Amino acid sequence: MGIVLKNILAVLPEGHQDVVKETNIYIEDSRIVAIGTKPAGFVADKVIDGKDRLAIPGLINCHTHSYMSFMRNVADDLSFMDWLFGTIDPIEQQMTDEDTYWGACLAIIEMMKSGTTCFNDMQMNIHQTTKAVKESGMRAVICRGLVGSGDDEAGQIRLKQAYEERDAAKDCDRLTFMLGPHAPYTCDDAYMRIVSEEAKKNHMGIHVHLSESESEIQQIKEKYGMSPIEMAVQNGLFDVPAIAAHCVQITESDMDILKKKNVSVVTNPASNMKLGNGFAPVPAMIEKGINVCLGTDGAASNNSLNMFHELSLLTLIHKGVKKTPQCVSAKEGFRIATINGAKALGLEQETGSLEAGKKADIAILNLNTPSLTPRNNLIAGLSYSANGSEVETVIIDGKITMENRKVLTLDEDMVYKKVNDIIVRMGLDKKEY
Ligand SMILES: CSC[C@H]1O[C@@H](n2cnc3c(O)ncnc32)[C@H](O)[C@@H]1O
Ligand SMILES: [Zn+2]
Repeated sequence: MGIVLKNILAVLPEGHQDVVKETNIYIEDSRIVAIGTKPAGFVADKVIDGKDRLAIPGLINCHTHSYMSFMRNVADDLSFMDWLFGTIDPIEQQMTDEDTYWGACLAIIEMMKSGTTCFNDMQMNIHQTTKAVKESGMRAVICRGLVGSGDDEAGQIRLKQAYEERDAAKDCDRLTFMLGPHAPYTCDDAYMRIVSEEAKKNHMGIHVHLSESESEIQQIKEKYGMSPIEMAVQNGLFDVPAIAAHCVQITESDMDILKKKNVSVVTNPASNMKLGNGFAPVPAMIEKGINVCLGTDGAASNNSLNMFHELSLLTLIHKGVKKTPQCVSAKEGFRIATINGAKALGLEQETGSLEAGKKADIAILNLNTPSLTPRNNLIAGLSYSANGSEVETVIIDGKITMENRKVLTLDEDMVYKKVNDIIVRMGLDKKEY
């Protein structure tokens, strides 16, 4: 199947910068085969007219819990530990596999409609998110969330499930897998060591929540006499490619460890603000050369999976916090939301930028929209002005998954109905319209 995006403005990499240029993008099967000149023998089955349109690499959401979409707006304005253990945990105890499948479908619809083409998920009900990813045409990294202590049986079972899920999805190359030790306050040091060894043996990366709240710092200090980052490095978590979500409450020496061990940090500004956890020191991490990428966290703590919303926060809040308007520029922010995410997920050769040879993971935005008019600086427009509703067409792995804002791969109305039914069944419907 050949698709050409004809005479389209596109965000293209030029050295370590992105530039906007008018060009043609040629797609064959799952990949971009050429940008600019038509390759010999290329046959277009579909021509997308690029007039008044902007092609961007699909955004990469590096930390979410897609199943949690069905918990949107059910646990608001609570402190972090009350939110997690007092409200979310009891709901998770009663949710079924099917609930998590519909939650993941809803998340995928929301992400696709706002230009995300790849996400990194931490979840607990295996086979459900993978099913939603396979059906929807999305790209994802799936991490079985792991909690445990020592070599307790439950922790071992969860590890086995991680492999079972990975092995059952071998037929889908849009899916890759990592291990997801939840956090230092839910995995003790012995279990962290087991997970690290397993990751090493199985050539898998690690995705972990770290240094998110002051109460986490306190708990880990009391238990181990060190910071969560020190606890993680001491137990081998960073001896494989690692992604640390949050890193809000970190010190200079924590940052040195993250840099030395090549850990990618996912910043989640909305979730960190909403749960009252603070602001990650993103400008300092960038300065140190740490690979910073962007995530939404789950819809129960954000309460949105719209990466344009997150990108806007990322490029605004640090200017305010540091009283420095140069902090996290529009161009820096856009790369954090795209190529840095691909690097973190080990997918840099495949996605994260529009380049010949890479997978065709592309969002096409309508420029004849109030937020993207006038067209004087489109990367600033993407970081500061866009809200996601400009995304008109989405191509993932060379397939059109959304056209004229209609998701072609999932039944949107069915998903909305199923998720509303879950909330009623669980008695979470507060009827506060
Ligand atoms: C074990 S699967 C994932 C686990 O993580 C919980 N969770 C969701 N968001 C956060 C967050 O910001 N910090 C810590 N834990 C979080 C989720 O409820 C699941 O239990
Ligand atoms: Zn999280």
